[in-house]
Amino acid sequence: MPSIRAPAARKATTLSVAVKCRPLTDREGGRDIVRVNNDKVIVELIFLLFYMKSIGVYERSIQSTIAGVIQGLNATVFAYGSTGSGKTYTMVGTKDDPGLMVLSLNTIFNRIKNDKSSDVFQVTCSYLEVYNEVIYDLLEKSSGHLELREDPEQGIVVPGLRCIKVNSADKILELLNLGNSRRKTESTEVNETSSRSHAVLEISVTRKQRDKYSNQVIRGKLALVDLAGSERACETNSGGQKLRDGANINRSLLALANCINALGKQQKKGLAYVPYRNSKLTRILKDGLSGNSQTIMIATISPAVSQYHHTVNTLKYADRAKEIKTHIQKNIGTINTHVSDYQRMIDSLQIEVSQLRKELADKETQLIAKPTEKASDDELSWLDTLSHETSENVQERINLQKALFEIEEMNISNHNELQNLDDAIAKQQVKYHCVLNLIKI
Ligand SMILES: Nc1ncnc2c1ncn2[C@@H]1O[C@H](COP(=O)(O)OP(=O)(O)OP(=O)(O)O)[C@@H](O)[C@H]1O
Repeated sequence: MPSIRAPAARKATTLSVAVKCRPLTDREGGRDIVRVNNDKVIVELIFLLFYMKSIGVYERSIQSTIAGVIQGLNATVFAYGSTGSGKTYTMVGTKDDPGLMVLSLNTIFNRIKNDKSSDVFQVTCSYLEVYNEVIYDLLEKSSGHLELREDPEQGIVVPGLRCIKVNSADKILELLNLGNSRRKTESTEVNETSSRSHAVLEISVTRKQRDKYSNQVIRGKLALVDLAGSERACETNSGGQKLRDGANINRSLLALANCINALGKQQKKGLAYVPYRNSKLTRILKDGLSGNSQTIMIATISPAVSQYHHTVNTLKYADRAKEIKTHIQKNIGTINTHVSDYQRMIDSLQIEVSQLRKELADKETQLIAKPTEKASDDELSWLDTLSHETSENVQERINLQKALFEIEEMNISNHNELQNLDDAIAKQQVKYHCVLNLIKI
């Protein structure tokens, strides 16, 4: 398994938010309360925000970010909105109107296909759902409960989650459809096929240089998240298990909303505690909300009068979310080279060395075998002169060294002699003073 560590250089970026308004459904009828005016959303003229037409959401907000995934960047795209506002439609879509998951996968595989480098790509995919605070593997027929673990290098990981190697967008779409058929959905008063779980499709793209001695690996991750819808019990007209599901969905969405609030405050007022640990959903989205990820939130809204409060609420969160900052950095690392790889490298280097030795020996034999040739003669006489000059040089250095030693010895003996003379003068001076004193007396 390659160990991928992101390098130090990080770039701060803000969470991008796009608003997608679905058309009125037959069931809703009535008045359409959302207007779009110069890229601003106007809900009955009281709330302003920016807007993306559904057809342009992908091209304008997502495509360029997805392209970064094959360059080693992480990206997260999640749809946020009330039940029936069009999250699943936006993320999964239909055959005629493909959703963001499908469009993103096509972009990734097209980019890989058109890549001009000789790098080797590997794409893997996993698909999980969080239902009632329990994680299930949607690519496993009968998945057990899975746990979340925080890895210092890889961030949040789900041990035991299937990660399938894929080599075409079609293969992932097949897996996506399989996973969606296993997803928990229910018919509620608001939505006939309401998702009861949060689903996370994760695509991982690893690219490795083809060079045999290089072990550099780049890995980008794309997380596509389809959240379950927030709802009011009175609206969904549900009871029993449905009511419990709804309560759990609301709890995790509330945890998400609290994280968005805290992160928004953090940007404006400095440090604030972000309660990621309050739900599995927020733990999974932690990197997307504040870590190493370019994140895009698609706020889905309904234009129906009956959904007025939900629409305003979603737009308020979208407005706060656009303040959130993340820090992106390329995931470049090295493969932990296996001992056998080193052995192979050593073997090939040894072959290279013995070939070079052989070539050198051949050259030497040629030189000895053709002493009369002028070029060789010149070369040999030049070598002779060089070696003569070198030995003369060495001899001169030895002589100089000897002379230096002799001078140093002479210096020491001179110094000693000087010391003795000083002592003698001092003694004579004492004697002289004594004699002088005696004469005076
Ligand atoms: N852009 C659109 N064009 C046409 N129909 C749409 C569009 N968006 C959503 N719908 C329709 O609206 C209904 C609700 O959409 P969807 O199931 O995607 O909502 P949701 O937000 O995922 O709901 P929940 O949270 O309950 O799962 C569906 O019948 C869907 O086909």
